[in-house]
Amino acid sequence: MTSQPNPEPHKGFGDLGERPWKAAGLPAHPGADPAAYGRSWETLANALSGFLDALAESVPGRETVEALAADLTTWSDKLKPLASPERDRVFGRRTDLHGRGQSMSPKLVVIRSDRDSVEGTVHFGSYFLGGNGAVHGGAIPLIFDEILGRLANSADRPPSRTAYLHTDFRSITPIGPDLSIRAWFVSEEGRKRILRATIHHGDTLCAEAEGLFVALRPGQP
Ligand SMILES: CCCCCCCCCCCC(=O)SCCNC(=O)CCNC(=O)[C@H](O)C(C)(C)COP(=O)(O)OP(=O)(O)OC[C@H]1O[C@@H](n2cnc3c(N)ncnc32)[C@H](O)[C@@H]1OP(=O)(O)O
Repeated sequence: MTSQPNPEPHKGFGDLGERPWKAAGLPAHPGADPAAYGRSWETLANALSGFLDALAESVPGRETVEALAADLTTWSDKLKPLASPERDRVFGRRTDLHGRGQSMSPKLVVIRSDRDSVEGTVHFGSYFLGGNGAVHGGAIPLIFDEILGRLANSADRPPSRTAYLHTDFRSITPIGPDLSIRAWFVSEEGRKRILRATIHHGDTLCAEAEGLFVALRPGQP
């Protein structure tokens, strides 16, 4: 590490969600307030992920496929009139929940975190299957970007974006079991933050990554 230790207490790996808005002087979006939804958004996100896994695993008959498509269309039609600006949305913004209340990337459960590192578990369901029991090679950088990006922007650091994300696939990453995931800062110099991460299945290294995150200038999207 080349950065100086931060004398402020760590505010938690999940504190990223509100800070960009607060820094811009904007009110926190109401959907990110856990009190607004209680556990109902978590239940919805789990149901959505479970649905995608069940769909990926199943071989339904034609009638079931048609009924499912009709049900999904009904729900899309109900939700479309409720569309809101990005900063008011809830999906992926509940940083108090494992998986941020979204279904795009696999659920990350944080077990321990501090200013410069985070450890947890990740579970890839059948939705993330590439083939022959192995996770899709695009889903692995997805979870690396998630954990590295959140760590890169944690603990009162100004927001940054991924400039590069290099992933090495060391052995297959299995669908199904809970896997260990770890991320840590390598260096922090000026606007440039270099971080690394690993995914292990037991003692087996499945994949590792290095990312460069560049702090955004004021007004940079
Ligand atoms: C809300 C709920 C929670 C949400 C929680 C979500 C968690 C996930 C977060 C994921 C974050 C993302 O995926 S973000 C989405 C994916 N990323 C992007 O879309 C970024 C697109 N690229 C850009 O916007 C830009 O290229 C930037 C911001 C990365 C950099 O542009 P810039 O600001 O003009 O800076 P620039 O001068 O080019 O570079 C600054 C320094 O970095 C170096 N540098 C820049 N790019 C590279 C590179 N690829 N490889 C090597 N070095 C590089 C330069 O040489 C320079 O070094 P020196 O000369 O100073 O030494």
